[in-house]
Amino acid sequence: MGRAVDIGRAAFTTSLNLMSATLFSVEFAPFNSDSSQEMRDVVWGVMKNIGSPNLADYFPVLKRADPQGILRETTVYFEKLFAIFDRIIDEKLKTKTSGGEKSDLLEALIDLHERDELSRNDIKHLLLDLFVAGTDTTSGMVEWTMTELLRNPEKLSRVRNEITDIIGENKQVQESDIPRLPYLQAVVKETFRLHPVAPFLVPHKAETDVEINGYIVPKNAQVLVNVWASGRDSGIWPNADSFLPERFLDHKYDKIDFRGNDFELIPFGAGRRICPGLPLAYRMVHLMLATLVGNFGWELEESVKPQELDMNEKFGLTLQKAIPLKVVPTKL
Ligand code: HEM
Repeated sequence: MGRAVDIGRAAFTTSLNLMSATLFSVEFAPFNSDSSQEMRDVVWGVMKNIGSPNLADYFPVLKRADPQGILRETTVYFEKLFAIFDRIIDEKLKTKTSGGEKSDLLEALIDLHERDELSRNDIKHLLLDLFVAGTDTTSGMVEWTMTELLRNPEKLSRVRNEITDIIGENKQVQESDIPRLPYLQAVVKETFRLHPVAPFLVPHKAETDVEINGYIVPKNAQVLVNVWASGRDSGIWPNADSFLPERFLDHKYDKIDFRGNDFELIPFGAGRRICPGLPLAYRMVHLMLATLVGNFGWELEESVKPQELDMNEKFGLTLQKAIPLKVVPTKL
């Protein structure tokens, strides 16, 4: 038997590289490199700290004392990321040509900086937001989907057969192919339903008193939307705890999408603050899954049975697998 691959780790490196290629036109990290793992530790550390209840939020007098050390620890993580971004910005300044078409987001941001419309600090904070929001979320989603598929081998085969039938053998799935793969899309929706990577979305605050369904949400209250619970609500979803992508091919559910219009499935939020990375995440998640399933067979390590795969969750701001999924790739 071959060597097992840590799917979450490989997906994280891919997300990191897709994001850095989009933002800076460079690939950030080779696979199996320490730099990718270091970046993952930093992103996970930030997520854990932002997601932890902070006593200082409830008792502002404690803010300076920072009793749980959350602010101190987060500052260390931020500084690590800012040092990396400083290196990348300096490199870009050396190679960038003035005027003309911009080849990536960073060049456009540097242009604004040179016109005094954005400080270097603004650029670094914007990049930090995008990296923290976009890497761990997409790779976590890929890991949960692969876990569900490995627990349900007949559904894994159905995804693979769809790719071979519609795209052809030995061909790579392209972005433009995604709408032609309805079963893969149903698998992704079903995973978002059961494992929303941001289970409480992101904390919001009520600007005024609002009444919703007879309940008053008072001004300034912190509002968390429990999409994890609505995804498992048996009043909305029959067999709510089972992984049944087929439900999204049924005429009763096939119009339900996660773009913020169908409130029973809003893993990216909805309305004005809906995730701005949704279109990119949509492409990244489907392409990574199609590549993993379309190009390799996957076997569980000896002695692990599909139904015994660990499904425990670990909660920061995002919901990750507590025990990483490790599987052995085989030739198809
Ligand atoms: C599977 C992948 C992803 C999921 C599930 C996800 C989910 C979310 C959610 C739930 C929010 C909060 C919405 C709210 O306030 O109610 C959010 C915000 C955000 N996301 Fe994503 N996201 C993903 C990928 C990405 C990617 C790839 C990017 C960057 C390119 C990104 C950038 C952002 C940013 C910048 C915000 C903050 C927006 C704001 O505060 O207005 N996300 N995301």
